[in-house]
Amino acid sequence: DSKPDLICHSSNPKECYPRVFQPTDEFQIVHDDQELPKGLHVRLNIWTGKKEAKFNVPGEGDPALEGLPVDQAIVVVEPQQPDAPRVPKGAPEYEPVGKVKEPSQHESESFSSIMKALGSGVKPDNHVFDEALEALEELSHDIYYGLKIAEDMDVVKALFCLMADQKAPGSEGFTPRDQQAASILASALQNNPPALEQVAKVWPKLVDHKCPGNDKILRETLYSSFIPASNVDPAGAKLSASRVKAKVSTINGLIKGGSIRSEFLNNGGMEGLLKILVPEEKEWAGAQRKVGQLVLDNFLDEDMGAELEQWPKVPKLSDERNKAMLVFDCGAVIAVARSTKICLLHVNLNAPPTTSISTISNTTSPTSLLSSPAMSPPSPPPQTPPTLQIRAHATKGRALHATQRFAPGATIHAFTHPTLLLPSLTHLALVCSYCLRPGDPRACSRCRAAYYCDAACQGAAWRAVHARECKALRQRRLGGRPGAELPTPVRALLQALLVSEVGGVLHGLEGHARRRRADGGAVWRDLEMMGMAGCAFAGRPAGEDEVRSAVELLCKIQTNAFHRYDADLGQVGIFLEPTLAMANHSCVPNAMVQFVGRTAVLRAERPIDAGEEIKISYTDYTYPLSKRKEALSPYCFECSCPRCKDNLNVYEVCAASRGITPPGLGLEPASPKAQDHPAVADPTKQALAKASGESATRSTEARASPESLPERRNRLLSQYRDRRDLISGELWAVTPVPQVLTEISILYAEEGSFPFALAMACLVATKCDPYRYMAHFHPARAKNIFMIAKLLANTAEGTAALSNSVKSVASKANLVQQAQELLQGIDQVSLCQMLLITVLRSAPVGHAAEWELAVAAREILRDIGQLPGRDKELSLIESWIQDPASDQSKAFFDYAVLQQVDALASLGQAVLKVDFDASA
Ligand SMILES: C[S@@+](CC[C@H](N)C(=O)[O-])C[C@H]1O[C@@H](n2cnc3c(N)ncnc32)[C@H](O)[C@@H]1O
Repeated sequence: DSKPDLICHSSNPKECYPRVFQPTDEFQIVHDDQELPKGLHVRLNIWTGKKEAKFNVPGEGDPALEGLPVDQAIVVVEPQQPDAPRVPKGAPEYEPVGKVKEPSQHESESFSSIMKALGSGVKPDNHVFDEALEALEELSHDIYYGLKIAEDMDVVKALFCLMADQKAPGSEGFTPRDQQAASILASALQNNPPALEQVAKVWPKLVDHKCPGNDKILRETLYSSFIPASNVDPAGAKLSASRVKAKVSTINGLIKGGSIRSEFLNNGGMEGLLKILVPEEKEWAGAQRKVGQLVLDNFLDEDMGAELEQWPKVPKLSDERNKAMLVFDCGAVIAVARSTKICLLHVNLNAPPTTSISTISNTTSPTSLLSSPAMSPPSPPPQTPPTLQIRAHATKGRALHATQRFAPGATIHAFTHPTLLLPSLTHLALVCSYCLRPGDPRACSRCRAAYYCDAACQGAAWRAVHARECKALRQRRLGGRPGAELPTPVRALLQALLVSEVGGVLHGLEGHARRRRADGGAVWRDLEMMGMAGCAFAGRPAGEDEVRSAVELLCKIQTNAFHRYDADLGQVGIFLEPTLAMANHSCVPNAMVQFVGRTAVLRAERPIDAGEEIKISYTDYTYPLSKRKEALSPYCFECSCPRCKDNLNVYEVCAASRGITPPGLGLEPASPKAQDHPAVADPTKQALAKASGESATRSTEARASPESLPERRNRLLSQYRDRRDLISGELWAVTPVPQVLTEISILYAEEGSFPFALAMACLVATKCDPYRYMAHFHPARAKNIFMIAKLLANTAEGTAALSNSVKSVASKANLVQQAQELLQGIDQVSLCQMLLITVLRSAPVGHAAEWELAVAAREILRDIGQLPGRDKELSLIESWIQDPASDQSKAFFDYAVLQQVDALASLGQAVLKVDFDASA
């Protein structure tokens, strides 16, 4: 091996490290370019963001986990797997709709002989014909053969005649011929628009045609062939129900064509179909479920392409009357909860013989016919908490409203029972699959696709979902890859397919499937691939119907799940809860969602009045307009909030808002107030904030990774240079300046220049954050304040150490002196203590004990509390804690915190000038 044994990125030999990581019993940092031997215990340190490793000690386990399928084996963090869908094994190669693939020669020959036999009109009463039909059924799934079948009028005629003939002979052991013909036609027509077009062209002639040996026209025989015969024994009922079920599938495909649908509706097709709902024997449940799905897809659910008011011819159900009962003259009753897109079919033979519509309060013991593991009935909607109400909205579907006033920061409701909560693929081995807390979780030894922090989490997860999921994840593979590598949306889909309660809740949510399908493209293709993968893992057939249902579920998951973002770890997982999912979006939200363990806390971000709509932001609202639009595009709406309507910059939004931070609590700047800020008052700066924010944000996105420190410094230098117009215009809060400054602060910390890192963090906390996030308790602000406190805790041991580390930076003599004097004049311990108390005050009420930032803050506070000789300071701090609004407290906070942080922020500006302006 010719590679050197040491890696050195600078001329300082102390900064070199071995090429191959040298493990010990203690965790040590693993550098990005180091080679990591296999078999070590690897973890991500959430505070430093660095990978660390040590020897794996197999016996080092938690006794509480003994006997459980958890092991403590080596967890090697592999480079991030792309979250891209993969084609399941055995799934057909994807062909864009309309593109027809040529078959092989062998297939082609056998196909033409079957077609010839069918087209000749001879239907011999022997098994050769049944075998031929069976072979055709297999080929008809292919888009190529589907079209070929549809193009041959004689074959189409023969198949429809067979389908309509309830007495069609058939050989023993074969599927009845009417059922087989129906299956062939269903496969040929479904999702094959050119084939459907061909059949639509000949349809009027076809239905008026008389089949051989029958004196009735096809229309009559076909539309009566669904009607279940009475007085059949259970075995007979089972057989006839399967035959009818296949025919419903054919009709479902056929009536997607507008002219065929009209003909079907005008000539009694629906009446025949509804009679399928009459039999009460359980054998009919499958066929009845298909009718329900057909009604929903074709006539009631706009998302599935339905045109309302075609059938039944009743006015569009208004939102107030979104629960309605459709009563048909066959005596069937379909209770439709449109708002939740749920269709319960309920057969009521005593209902009045009319087609009418009425609002339902409650159907008496409805028989839910949509229940199967795949299509489970919705579990009763969770009780809407008393502080919230779900109302219909004129343009947004449903909306969440407050039933009482809420002050900024107040908890509106804590959602403790998510329907879905799972880690993202990239964080699978880094967080607990049940509570999503970071740490050192252990793998489920059966599937190795779930990780838990302890036995309690593992047990709870097992009961909730993992018992059903574990087997599927263990047994199946996708393109040779195990369940542990399933992309996050597929994993969520799998839970929805395997756990009926999850599927049931999802059915009631918005998914924009129709719109997404119409938009098509790579996004839709990905969804279809993921749908297929979900079906494959759930052990379901990946037929058209199943994949379509799966894709609908995926759409609902994507529209309603929250990405659980952790400031240290990034996108740790997803969270879905149906009431919380009713919250609509605004880029000037009045509420926000904060995650603590398995709980999502909905908090007021601004004052909320009783009755007011609760709006949260689905994206980072401080981003420029084009980025927000891009992030919101999957939700299929145009945001019309004031920030979007007038393309306001962060300062303008701030200036137009009521102040919400009482004095003595946040690091709000004394001046300029937002109203007087140049980005509000000066049209040139206003325009600069918009234009430069847009272009600069785009240029920040391209990043080479992994980077060494010198590479990172160079990148940041160039990014800083690119947005000097914003910085020299004092537009500190305009994205991406805050992001670049935060990165510079981290760079200094990693270079060992803690005072400069501290100065940068103070610059962000005072010049950026208060204008970006008006609420002083916003988690992004709390996180940055915590960073300042942490840096102070690192440096507060003695100013001598500080000045040494400043000196070690470079030859910035004046700056070093300035930093030294400044830091010596600051009571760093009190400043650190007060900032940590500010962090604790930002915690969501009732959840401070578990909120990670509060836990970490309390730990440092405990250490500070043990420092001797601070009686005077402690008594002042105590008074400030008790009554932050008193004049004495305000003055103390102003002096001990605001002035010191401001001075450090000014040092930050000076550091930038010397270190970045000069080199830039
Ligand atoms: C998470 S759901 C919110 C609940 C939804 N309104 C419903 O009735 O199911 C997200 C969907 O709500 C709608 N929505 C949310 N915010 C909106 C807004 N500001 N304007 C219009 N539609 C909005 C969009 O259809 C979006 O895809």
